[in-house]
Amino acid sequence: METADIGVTGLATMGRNLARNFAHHGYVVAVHNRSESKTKQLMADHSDEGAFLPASSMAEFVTSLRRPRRAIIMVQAGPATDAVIEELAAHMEPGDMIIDGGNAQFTDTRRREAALKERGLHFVGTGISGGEEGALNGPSIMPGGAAEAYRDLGPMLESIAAQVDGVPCCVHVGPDGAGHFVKMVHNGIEYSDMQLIAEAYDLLRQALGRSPAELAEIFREWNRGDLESYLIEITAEVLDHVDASGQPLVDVIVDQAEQKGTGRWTVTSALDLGVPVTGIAEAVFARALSGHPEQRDAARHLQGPNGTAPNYSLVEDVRLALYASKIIAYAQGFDQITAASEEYGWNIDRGAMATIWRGGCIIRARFLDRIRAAYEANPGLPTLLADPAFAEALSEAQQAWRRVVSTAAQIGVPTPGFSSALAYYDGLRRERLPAALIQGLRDYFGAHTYRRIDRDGTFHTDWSGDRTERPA
Ligand SMILES: NC(=O)C1=CN([C@@H]2O[C@H](COP(=O)(O)OP(=O)(O)OC[C@H]3O[C@@H](n4cnc5c(N)ncnc54)[C@H](OP(=O)(O)O)[C@@H]3O)[C@@H](O)[C@H]2O)C=CC1
Ligand SMILES: O=C(CO)[C@H](O)[C@H](O)COP(=O)(O)O
Repeated sequence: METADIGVTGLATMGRNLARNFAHHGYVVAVHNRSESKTKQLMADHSDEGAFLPASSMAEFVTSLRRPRRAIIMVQAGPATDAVIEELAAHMEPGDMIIDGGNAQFTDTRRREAALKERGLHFVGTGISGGEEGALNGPSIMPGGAAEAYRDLGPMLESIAAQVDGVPCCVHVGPDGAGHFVKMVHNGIEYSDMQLIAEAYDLLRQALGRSPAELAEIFREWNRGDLESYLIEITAEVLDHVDASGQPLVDVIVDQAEQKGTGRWTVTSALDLGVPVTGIAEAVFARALSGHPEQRDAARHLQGPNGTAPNYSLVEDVRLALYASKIIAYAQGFDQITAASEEYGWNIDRGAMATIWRGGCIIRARFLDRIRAAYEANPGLPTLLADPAFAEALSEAQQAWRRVVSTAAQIGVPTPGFSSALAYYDGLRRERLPAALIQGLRDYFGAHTYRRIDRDGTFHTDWSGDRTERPA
């Protein structure tokens, strides 16, 4: 019996809802999970929503797929994904396709695709974002893999993806690991976005003594302007929520941010590529700092201000600082995509990435339309900061941004996201950087050489001898 159009194995939060989404769009969907209880639960709760073919074993699952077979894996990244790929591949035939929709490391995806290609199987590493609600009603989908595989699979994915202005939030990102790479950077930006929001909340709460409910109203107001986005919208929801104890939920949640790894992977890859993703790095490290209660206990008594800053314009200043820092975070993320695209030969269309992030995903925002327009106007844009609209926005925000960073420092509220974004902005726009001195020091202690502004070539100064310069 080969009747299912597509199959989903791994029926936890994402897989279950993705399978339902396919079924809602008229596809016959084979469903399977390692522990059969999840398959049974899906059938008990949702079998009336469309055509599902439940399978109790991997062999039965694969057999129920029509050829060429298309099976989506939605399980934990790492060894779990390898185990499921191996089990699936054992039952598949040349020409069949395995789609990994989890948050895999792009290097794993490259390895897996190469290995499966040798067995005649297509492997499509696909980023999927949107959480539970997105998976069900329309996620943002970032498929990598061969263009040939996308020709077959693309129409199905595009039909279940979020749609913005009639355009599906799904496009072929590029070959091999490109899809998972872009999803990784998406998550890195997600970390950065959330860190900036958290800093805005923390600063306004400390400086102005506003309650979570009052701050929720501020975020709601911000969501009507340039900052309009899913994360700002849900920030208002979370801040407004009073739990059963009668306290704002945000006050009873343990203040230690956890992480599954995609933010860390983004930073590690950025280090390898030499791209300064300072906003994402600060966000990852801020989570790490929060997760060391023993150090925080030991440091709690250290001297420093814990003051307020009654200031009528601070709310607007923070809004502008948040927007400016957000531009920096996205600019850095897109720089990383550019660098990887060049390094791995992926030929990623950055405007298309901004387009598919406009809906369905966690970082969806009004702002992404501006990024799409920036790359449309200038496909070779060296940095988003150079786009005239963003340059103007940064210029308008910068005085407020500087006041926010200095106010935060004066009253003792950590704002690594705002501060590092401002430092990046100032670093890029600086006529001369002190990197010249660093080069001089490197040459002094290690004869590492330097280049000159007035002559071609590399040079070394004989620091321990007569201090003359010679070509290196
Ligand atoms: N949750 C989210 O918001 C998002 C998640 N993702 C990614 O999507 C994927 C699925 O996420 P989510 O739905 O949250 O589920 P989880 O990441 O919690 O994974 C649970 C699923 O993995 C299966 N599994 C774990 N180990 C194995 C194994 N060794 N062999 C077979 N199956 C195994 C489980 O099966 P069993 O029931 O038998 O234990 C279960 O179906 C992950 O890669 C995640 O990073 C992507 C976007 C958003
Ligand atoms: O992929 C996602 C959204 O796009 C997940 O929500 C993300 O993995 C959450 O990451 P973390 O647990 O590290 O905060």
